[in-house]
Amino acid sequence: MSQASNICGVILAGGKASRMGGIDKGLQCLNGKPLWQHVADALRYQVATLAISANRNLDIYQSSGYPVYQDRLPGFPGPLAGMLSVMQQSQAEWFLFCPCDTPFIPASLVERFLSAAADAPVVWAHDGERDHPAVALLHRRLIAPLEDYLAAGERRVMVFLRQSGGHAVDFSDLKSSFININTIEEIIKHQGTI
Ligand SMILES: Nc1nc2c(ncn2[C@@H]2O[C@H](COP(=O)(O)OP(=O)(O)OP(=O)(O)O)[C@@H](O)[C@H]2O)c(=O)[nH]1
Repeated sequence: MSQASNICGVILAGGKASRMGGIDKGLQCLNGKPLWQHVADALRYQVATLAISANRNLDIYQSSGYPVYQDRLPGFPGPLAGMLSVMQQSQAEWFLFCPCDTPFIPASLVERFLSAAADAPVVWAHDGERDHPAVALLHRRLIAPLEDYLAAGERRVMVFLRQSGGHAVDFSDLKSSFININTIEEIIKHQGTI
């Protein structure tokens, strides 16, 4: 496995956010800072470059100065299609994906992924109870298999990661770092926690 200098960190902010009433989840503020920015601040020292995957409010995301990649498939084609669009348009060797709704992501994410990955083309986080397939490190050699998978009409992230020969990395000691914020109630609940 290569070092962090070959890794592009990607914040996935291109979803429908139906559980948040369809507003742009990444732009909702927790403690005065947009959710996507919490993730950017957690990742920026762990990777060589950062990018944002978004389908709406592109001008707002672009004003951050980070490259913004829109999904190539129409509508909201799902996280895997967002991942593929970035991988097709960037020259990075590795891609560290992270949802915009995980503001507590740990500072040790990349270091632990790298030390656990060995020769696997993909690793993802497991919090001791459940997998987090959108918190994953993928090598660019998965571009072609991912194109085939999506072209076959498949969308499930976990199925693709498993069939690609990857494995989960245990973060059970940092379980609360992988909390998702999916509703307005969850934003209110977590105000003041960071
Ligand atoms: N680029 C891209 N990202 C997506 C897409 N769908 C979901 N995501 C991202 O993937 C992560 C997990 O998404 P979910 O929370 O399951 O879906 P969501 O659409 O954001 O929210 P719900 O509609 O409430 O399920 C989030 O960071 C989303 O922004 C998509 O079609 N394209």
